[in-house]
Amino acid sequence: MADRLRLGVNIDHVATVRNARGGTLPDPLRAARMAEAAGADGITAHLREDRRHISDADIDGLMAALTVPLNFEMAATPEMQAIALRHRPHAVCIVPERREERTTEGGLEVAKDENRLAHFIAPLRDAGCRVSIFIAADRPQIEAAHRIGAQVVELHTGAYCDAHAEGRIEDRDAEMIRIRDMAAFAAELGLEVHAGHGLTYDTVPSVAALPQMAELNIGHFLIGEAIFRGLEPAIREMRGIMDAARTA
Ligand SMILES: CC(=O)[C@@H](O)[C@H](O)COP(=O)(O)O
Ligand SMILES: NCC(=O)COP(=O)(O)O
Repeated sequence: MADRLRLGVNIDHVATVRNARGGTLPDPLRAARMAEAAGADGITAHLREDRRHISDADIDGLMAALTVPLNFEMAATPEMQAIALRHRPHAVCIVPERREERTTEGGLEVAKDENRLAHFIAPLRDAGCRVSIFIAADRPQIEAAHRIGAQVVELHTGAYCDAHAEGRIEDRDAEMIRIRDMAAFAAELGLEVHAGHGLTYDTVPSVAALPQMAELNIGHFLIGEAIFRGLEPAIREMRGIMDAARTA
């Protein structure tokens, strides 16, 4: 069993609301501080190439003000690599990106782009960033992530959460089995195992209960829930559900 299961709170969608009007409100940095106060172990922010939510200035502000580690999500582009090397965040998570997508629809195809990605992440590792690769729970992708020298894999939980939301119970359970088996396989290879995307109070227990899981990154649901009950209570409840799943 990994030590305490960490909760990374993704604040992207505070910036989505801000950007709907332009200006400075609501402030993602204020959300990050509240998340810290509510017990988040880290903050996750995805600087998309199209800057649809998080901005460069948000990353500057987070790096200057956070007391917990920043997990900087980015595409494998030279522009993003330069930004990461300038800031040297605690963690860099390499994610696939397509301009026309509404959200991160799949995992990175590491196996198809192994040589380029190995060279891409080497300077990030040398700069002291923990490099994580956001992938589907798929054996060839995990093997490729290991070969290129990533320290962490983050397993995409989107298909599992979508199946749950749509009542496709067999699909959901099949996805959960894939995540369970691939978390164990990744850990056997010596990779640290994280998971995220689309997690909610209902879907988090099965993922949190996996003994190899070291960190969950959760954003969209928490920011939505905060509209109704405030960010700190929403995060504290998630923390409580994760802890309960871990000890059950
Ligand atoms: C990589 C991932 O699953 C999330 O961080 C996600 O990218 C959040 O940003 P979007 O909602 O813009 O996809
Ligand atoms: N890497 C996943 C993440 O940071 C949060 O995803 P979501 O909860 O916003 O879908």
